[in-house]
Amino acid sequence: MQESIPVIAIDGPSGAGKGTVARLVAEQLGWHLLDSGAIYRVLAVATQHHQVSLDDEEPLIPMAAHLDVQFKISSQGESKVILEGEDVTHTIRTEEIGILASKVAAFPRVREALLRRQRAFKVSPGLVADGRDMGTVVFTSAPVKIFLTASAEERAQRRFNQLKEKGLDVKIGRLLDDIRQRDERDSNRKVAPLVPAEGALTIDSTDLSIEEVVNKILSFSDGKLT
Ligand SMILES: Nc1ncnc2c1ncn2[C@@H]1O[C@H](COP(=O)(O)OP(=O)(O)O)[C@@H](O)[C@H]1O
Ligand SMILES: Nc1ccn([C@@H]2O[C@H](COP(=O)(O)OP(=O)(O)O)[C@@H](O)[C@H]2O)c(=O)n1
Repeated sequence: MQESIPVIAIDGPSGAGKGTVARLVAEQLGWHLLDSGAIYRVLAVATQHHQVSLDDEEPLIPMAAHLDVQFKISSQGESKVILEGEDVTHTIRTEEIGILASKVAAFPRVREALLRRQRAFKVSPGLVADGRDMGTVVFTSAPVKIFLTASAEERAQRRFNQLKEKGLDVKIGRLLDDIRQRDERDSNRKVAPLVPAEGALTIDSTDLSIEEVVNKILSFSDGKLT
């Protein structure tokens, strides 16, 4: 029966607005939400906690398979990310962890070890999943596939505003370099590269508001969800 549960897959590069619009679409539909990037980010933090080097895939596989991560909603309605009992909600959102995550994510057997955990998020009445390979690998039968992008400059500016709001000391030039570096690594890796899924609607949000992107996704989904 799990097969019939609908999925809206939203893939795209860093800072395109995936997490933001995925959350709003899930709220609008009353569906579950998967922020797959958060799983890779938590794994990156776990490698730091356990001083595991990223040079060798081998030790990362059991870490990925047995990652003790919980996604919770606090009593104030805030989403929390817990790694081995520790609240890492803010720790995982730095650009440094984003870069580490993209290094961890390049290992094929690490990705394999995280597949089952991601697919377990597909629960009735439906799932909105954001990441890099939601439509191409994890949920290939998703009836709705979106590829959300924006210019690198716009994405760096958005990430800059976002991190500044969190009180982090960031430089726009460094962020633009980091974003270009991650784009390169995510798009050119052998396994699950960041590419638009077949049949995906590509949305360039460079000059679109969050609301306009959400409305485009909902109207595109209307025609695809029986
Ligand atoms: N269309 C948009 N226009 C302006 N800002 C946006 C837009 N979409 C998202 N943002 C903002 O950009 C920042 C990055 O969005 P986020 O959802 O984290 O991107 P991603 O998940 O693709 O990395 C957030 O602060 C978000 O509010
Ligand atoms: N489904 C996914 C999600 C993230 N990732 C990796 O994890 C990193 C962080 O993902 P993220 O979605 O949190 O990053 P942002 O797009 O929010 O900057 C990405 O740069 C990818 O390298 C992946 O490989 N596959």
